[in-house]
Amino acid sequence: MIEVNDIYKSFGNSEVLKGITTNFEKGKTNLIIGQSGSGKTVFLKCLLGLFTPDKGTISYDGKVYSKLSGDEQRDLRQEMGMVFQGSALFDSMTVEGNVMFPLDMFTKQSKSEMKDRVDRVLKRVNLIDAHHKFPSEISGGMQKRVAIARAIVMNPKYLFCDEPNSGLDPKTAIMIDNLIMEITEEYDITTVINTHDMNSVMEIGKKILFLKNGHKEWEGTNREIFKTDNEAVTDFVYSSELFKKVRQMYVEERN
Ligand SMILES: Nc1ncnc2c1ncn2[C@@H]1O[C@H](COP(=O)(O)OP(=O)(O)OP(=O)(O)O)[C@@H](O)[C@H]1O
Repeated sequence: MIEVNDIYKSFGNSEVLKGITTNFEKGKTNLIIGQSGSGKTVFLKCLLGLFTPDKGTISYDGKVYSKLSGDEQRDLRQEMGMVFQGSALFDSMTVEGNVMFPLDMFTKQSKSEMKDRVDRVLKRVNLIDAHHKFPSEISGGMQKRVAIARAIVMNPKYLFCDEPNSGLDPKTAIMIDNLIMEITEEYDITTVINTHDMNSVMEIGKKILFLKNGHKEWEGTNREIFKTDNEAVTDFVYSSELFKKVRQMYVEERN
C-alpha cells in the first residue's frame, strides 16, 4: 500500500500540489484523473521519488520515503516499475533487449537466468514471437505490451503508468487496460495510473483520485463516479458526448 499524507509541491511561486492525502491499495488499479494541468504528472513523479514533496510524506508499505537512507531509497525505487507515455522503448534494441535492460542494469543474474525471466514476462503479456523484432517493426499495442513486460521484469511491488493508452485505438486500449489490471491482481502490485481515458475509468477504476488545481477534489470507485453530484467531477466525466448520453440514459432509467 502507498500512503500519501498531506503533500505539497511548488515550483518557484507556483504551488502545484496543495495538500493531497490519499492511499493506494495493493492488488488494485488506482487511477488519477483530472483536467490538463491539475498536477497528475507532478503527483506521479512524487510517487516515483523523482520529485521530493516540499511538505508531507509518502510511505510504501510502512516505509516513509523521506526517512530512508540514500541506499534504502535506491532499493525501494528498484521495487517500482514504470510504463511511460508513448512506451519509451529503446529503438536500437530488440524487444528482448528492451525487456532485459533492467535485469542487466540492476541485477547480477546470468545471461540464461535473464533470458528465462524475459521469456516468462513476454509470455505473460502475450508476446511470444517478437523477441528479435525491433520496436519499429511491431504495432503500437505490441509496443505497450513490451513496455509493460519491461516494467514488471524486476517483479515490482509498485507499478506506475503514465497514460498507458495514449495513441491506441479503443479496442487495443481496453486490452492493455485489462492486461494491466490482470497483472496487478495476479502479482498483488500497487498500481497507479495517470489517465484521461474514460473507458479506463469505467473498466479498471477500482479507485479513482480526481485532482483539481492540485487539490484532491474527489475520490471513489468507478461505480461511484457515475453517481456523484460533485460538479467538477461530472463536468469532467460528461465532457464527452458519448458519456453525456450514458448519463441521460441513467437519469431516465432512475426516474
Ligand atoms: N518541472 C517543472 N517545473 C515547473 N513547473 C512545472 C514542472 N512540472 C510541472 N509543472 C507545472 O505544474 C502544473 C501541473 O503540471 P502536470 O504536468 O502535473 O499536469 P497534468 O495534470 O499531468 O497535465 P496533463 O494532463 O496535460 O499531462 C503545470 O502548471 C506545469 O506547468
